[in-house]
Amino acid sequence: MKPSVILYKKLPDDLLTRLENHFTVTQLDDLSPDTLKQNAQVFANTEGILGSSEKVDKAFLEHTPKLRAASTVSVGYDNFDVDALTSRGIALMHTPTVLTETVADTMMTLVLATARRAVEVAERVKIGEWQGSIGPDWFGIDVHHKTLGILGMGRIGLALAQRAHFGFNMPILYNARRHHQEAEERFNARYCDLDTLLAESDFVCISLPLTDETYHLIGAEQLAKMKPSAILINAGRGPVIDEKALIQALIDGKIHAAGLDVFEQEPLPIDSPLLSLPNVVALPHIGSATHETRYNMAACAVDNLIAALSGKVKENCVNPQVLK
Ligand SMILES: NC(=O)C1=CN([C@@H]2O[C@H](COP(=O)(O)OP(=O)(O)OC[C@H]3O[C@@H](n4cnc5c(N)ncnc54)[C@H](OP(=O)(O)O)[C@@H]3O)[C@@H](O)[C@H]2O)C=CC1
Ligand SMILES: O=CC(=O)O
Repeated sequence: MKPSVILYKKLPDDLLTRLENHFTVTQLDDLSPDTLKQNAQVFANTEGILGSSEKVDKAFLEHTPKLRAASTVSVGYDNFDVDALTSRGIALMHTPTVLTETVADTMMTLVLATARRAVEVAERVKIGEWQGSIGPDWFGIDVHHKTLGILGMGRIGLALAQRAHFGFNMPILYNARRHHQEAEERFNARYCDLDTLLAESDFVCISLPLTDETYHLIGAEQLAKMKPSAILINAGRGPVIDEKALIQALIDGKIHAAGLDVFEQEPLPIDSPLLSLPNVVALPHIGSATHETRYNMAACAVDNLIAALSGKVKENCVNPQVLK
């Protein structure tokens, strides 16, 4: 008999077929308490789950006594209680690498859009304000040759450094838990502590995961250390920044602008003060959202679940200790 798995994300037809070749698949909308209640027997029998964004914690795991693998269609896994999964021997699979270049493109989009005010001035054109030669009130600031600080020199940080170094001649500063020789050798990146990075960067770009250590890493104190002309970019996770402090810093002119793909609450509430600030570019968490990359992520997640449930994992396991 094929193992039972729960799918809580829509998949392209060919990938659904691939999954169904290996498993008995139940498609559900989400992992909410209501869904759990209405499908108690399905959760009780499931050996695998595949989807994204939903919270998987101890309370959830109580409903899934046979669960052996969870496969998320994302690289970030802050919505999973990894310790709880590990103590139950459940493998957590994720999709690094396939999305790296696309997310770095998104970060560079935010750098350019905020510096050149692309969204703001395009809106002005649309409402008919372009009536003659433009003056300084339409101008932006240069990106090329400015200093780019990267918080989190992992896969995405490295891909961003490559773009900034080769494409825009930008000196690179970075902070991570350890030194990254590849970044230093290929992109001449300089390791520095957080305070130095904040003080010296023209663009502070966050590609950090959300963890206990990175929660509100950037608050009022850190924003005050940035140059008033500096721009803050976040494509890691919203709660890495204290959003209230960021809003205040933008209102007070403590920093110049912000380009944000992630927020403390998603979707961003329509009454968020961020939406009325002209110096904010707010994207709806589109870091990896291209047709090609989202397909590749879904394919990777399907292959990850097949590998995990057949005992053939080679890569992409967050807690490989459960495989031994
Ligand atoms: N906006 C979007 O759509 C997307 C957002 N993301 C987010 O980007 C994150 C990064 O992805 P990826 O680059 O693949 O991950 P990696 O694991 O490759 O890189 C993470 C980096 O963060 C650093 N880091 C972790 N904790 C700390 C800390 N406490 N202090 C300083 N540095 C720290 C790591 O340091 P070290 O190298 O020293 O270990 C590493 O350099 C994801 O976890 C996810 O949250 C990812 C994809 C899409
Ligand atoms: O935010 C997206 C991810 O893949 O992580």
